[in-house]
Amino acid sequence: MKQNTMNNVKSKADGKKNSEVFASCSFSSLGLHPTLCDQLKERLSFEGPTQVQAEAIPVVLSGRHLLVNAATGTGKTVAYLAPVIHQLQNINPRIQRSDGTFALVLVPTRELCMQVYEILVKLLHRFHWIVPGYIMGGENRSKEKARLRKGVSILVATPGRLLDHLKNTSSFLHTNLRWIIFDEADRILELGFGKDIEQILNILGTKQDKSVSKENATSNIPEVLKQNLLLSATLNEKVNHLAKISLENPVMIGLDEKKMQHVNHDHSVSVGSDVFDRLGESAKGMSASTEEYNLPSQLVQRYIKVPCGSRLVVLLSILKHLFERETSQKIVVFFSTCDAVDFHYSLVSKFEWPPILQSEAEVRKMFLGCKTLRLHGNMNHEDRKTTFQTFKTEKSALLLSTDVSARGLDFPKVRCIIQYDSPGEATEFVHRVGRTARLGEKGESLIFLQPVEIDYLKDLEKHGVMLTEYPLLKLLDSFPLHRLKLPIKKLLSVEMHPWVLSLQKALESLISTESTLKNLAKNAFRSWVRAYTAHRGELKQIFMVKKLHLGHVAKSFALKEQPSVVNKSFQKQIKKRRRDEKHKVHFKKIRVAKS
Ligand SMILES: Nc1ncnc2c1ncn2[C@@H]1O[C@H](COP(=O)(O)OP(=O)(O)OP(=O)(O)O)[C@@H](O)[C@H]1O
Repeated sequence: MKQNTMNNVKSKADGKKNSEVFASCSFSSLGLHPTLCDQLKERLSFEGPTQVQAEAIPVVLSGRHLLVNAATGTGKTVAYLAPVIHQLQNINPRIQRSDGTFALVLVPTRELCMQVYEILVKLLHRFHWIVPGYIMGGENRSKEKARLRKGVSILVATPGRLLDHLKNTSSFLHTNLRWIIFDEADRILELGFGKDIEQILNILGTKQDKSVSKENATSNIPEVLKQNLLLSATLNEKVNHLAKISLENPVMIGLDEKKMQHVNHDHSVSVGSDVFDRLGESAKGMSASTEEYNLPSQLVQRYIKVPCGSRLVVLLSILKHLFERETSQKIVVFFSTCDAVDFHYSLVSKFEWPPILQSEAEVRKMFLGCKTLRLHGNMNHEDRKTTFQTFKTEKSALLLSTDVSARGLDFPKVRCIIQYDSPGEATEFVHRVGRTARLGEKGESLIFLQPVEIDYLKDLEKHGVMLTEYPLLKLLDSFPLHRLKLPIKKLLSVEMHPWVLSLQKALESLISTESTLKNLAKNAFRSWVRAYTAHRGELKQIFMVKKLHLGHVAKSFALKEQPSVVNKSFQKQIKKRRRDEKHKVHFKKIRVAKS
């Protein structure tokens, strides 16, 4: 019957968006309880399942371990929450708080933890005996302990805090645990939680650990084998390792023919025990920087070639243009460091236009008349929470963020993603742009590249990501130049464009008069340079520190001069590197001469 349901999962013919994202079946045809189907509709406004949900739900209901590799924004959260809730509400007599935790959802970040918890609360509205809960870094430990003592049926957790409670909270009952779900598994591992996860699995018992549940299960709970689920938008060797240690003969979903070229099975069909070896081979090939990513086809992807010194002016101009074109919209701009987020946030919140009033009729307004928010890992926990909630609910806002927002976060109706600082690894590029064009919605993405960084496009092409160029000069020409003296000659360069010149001048004059802003700019400059030097592997050949003109970098923080302290130490580093390189060549020559 379940196989039939899966076979019936066909694309809807009505429109590209629907046929690519949604399945043609209903939630109830997948075997979910009618009350749960009602909740999906009433609380979340989900009319029917997405493709991933239609494939995953029957598998989870069947009790099999599962590995899902699907594009960003395809509905993975409900794909695991709904069937787990279905199974829990089905236990007769009803489970109680005192039975402890049955399902554990592991997520990489606090924001994702809250996001999953919120969906959980909505879905459990009519199942009051199933208790949702979360534990995560930054929260009050004693309050968490108290909640765990009372009992949490489905617990969403970040790995570090979970491990802490597993070791130190003796009243945390997890002997009835059946499901361990790794959401955004790739990110959990990238953030360095690999060791924590291994310890967690050691404490909780991996795979089919019957003995633990038999011994300890409360009398009314029928014994069920453990079932683990792993969801990841990208695959690599680390994810494969986690799959190997946590999953037993899993069903795989979303591994297309290209990715599974060594695995000659149907994608949603279970595979044999050597699947990990084959997946491993496949993952190895992919991690050699050739994995092709699945990006939403409706996503408009462009790059903008900007000389370093004009970056800030161009960023502000684009934002102004976008918010004037469509007053109600949400945009996320990604930066490489927390300091850069702080600086740009303060700048945008202070910068007025026009900078000097020339007639009494003129009024000064904020340059960007939009609500602006910031999010990064150095902010305090409460502020992070508030930003996250606000950006979620606002109809129109600008979010300036580090990669803390790049993974898994579901901000509805984000129209545009701007990668002002390059993401480095192509995987990160995909996750950042994945915050828009979710579930068939419209979306555009724009990445800033300096002329010397343009080879990054080739790196993206290797992953099947093709970008077209943004018409920058056309945009600059569209700004009113009546207050500016136009050169008569045709405008050829971005740097010499009168709009760019006048905006740069206004920004520099603001920074030079506001000491707080100036300090923020200097800090941002320093950490930006440090982050630039941190590019790894092949990317070092593209993002070359040697090619940076520090005076132009300073200009991109509206600083008239490059901060001297940094310059000295940085120059020292460069000199040292050059010296080392010279020595290497010298010794090589000596060796060659000797041989
Ligand atoms: N069946 C559905 N019908 C309508 N909307 C849905 C459905 N399932 C999920 N959504 C919505 O789609 C968006 C993406 O869902 P979700 O965050 O679960 O995706 P994801 O695959 O986990 O994304 P990411 O990989 O970025 O974490 C959310 O706004 C969610 O509310």
